[in-house]
Amino acid sequence: MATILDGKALAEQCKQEVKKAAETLARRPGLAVIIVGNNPASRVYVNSKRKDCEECGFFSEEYALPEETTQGELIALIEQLNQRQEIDGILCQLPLPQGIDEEAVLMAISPEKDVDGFHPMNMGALLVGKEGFLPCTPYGIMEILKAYHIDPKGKQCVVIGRSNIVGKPMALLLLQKHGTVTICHSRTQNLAEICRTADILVAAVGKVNVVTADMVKPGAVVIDVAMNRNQAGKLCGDVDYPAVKEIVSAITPVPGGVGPMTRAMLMKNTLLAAQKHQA
Ligand SMILES: Nc1nc2c(c(=O)[nH]1)N[C@@H](CN(C=O)c1ccc(C(=O)N[C@@H](CCC(=O)O)C(=O)O)cc1)CN2
Repeated sequence: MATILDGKALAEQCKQEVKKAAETLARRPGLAVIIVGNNPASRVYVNSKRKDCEECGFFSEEYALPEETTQGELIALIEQLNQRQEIDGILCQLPLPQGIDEEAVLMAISPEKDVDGFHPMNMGALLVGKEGFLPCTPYGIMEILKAYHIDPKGKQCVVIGRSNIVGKPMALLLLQKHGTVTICHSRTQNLAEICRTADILVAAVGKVNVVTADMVKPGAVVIDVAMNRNQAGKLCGDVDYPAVKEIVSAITPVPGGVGPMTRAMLMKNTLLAAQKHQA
């Protein structure tokens, strides 16, 4: 029977550890969260970030900006937050409304406060194996693997998805742990065949049932990053979970797998930022 990789329980444990460490600091870690527009999912995620900050004993500030906010106004706010001593981390909830250049906005966040790990400085640090903030989703996945003693070393790892915030950093982190990594994407021609080679398969596409049981090697570890709604409106990932869980050794559920760990790693990164700023 497959082990269900319980990201929810692990996230609670991580947050408790973060809270304890935060209590030893002279000043509470501070996180500023910016949301632009009216995306309902983003609103839910931002609310949950505020709750996580409360749980961890952090100070948090929320900036809810209207849909019409210009890129200049948003960057001006970030520049102010970059200067503030009591703000250790700055996060701009994605996606941003059309017309705002996401890259320019992420570049405006000081790399020392980039607790999302999306700034090119932090991405570059990951590429060359230097210290920096890791993007929260791939970071959370690596923590899940570690907690369940799943070692990527020497394993065939397949990542489906090549986004800057999940697929690419995920591949680099698995490589750092000595996995043999293949990245697949929308133009990959023999996806099923490549997936079947995977000892560790990470699906980060954003499409229901992209990974079916015939694409998975028996005994593989399957990590489902996506958050989709099926036809019945139920939250689900990329993986045909009921069928796939019957043949794998371990699998993350959706909900309750990678999502909660993404949140917990944001708290961990904010703690890390505060520790550095107060050193
Ligand atoms: N600036 C950022 N924007 C976005 C990120 C990010 O890491 N930084 N990631 C996603 C959204 N996201 C965090 O922001 C996020 C999404 C979902 C979850 C989560 O815990 N999901 C639950 C289910 C929630 C539900 O019921 O709707 C789960 O999987 O159990 C956490 C974080 C895009 N934007």
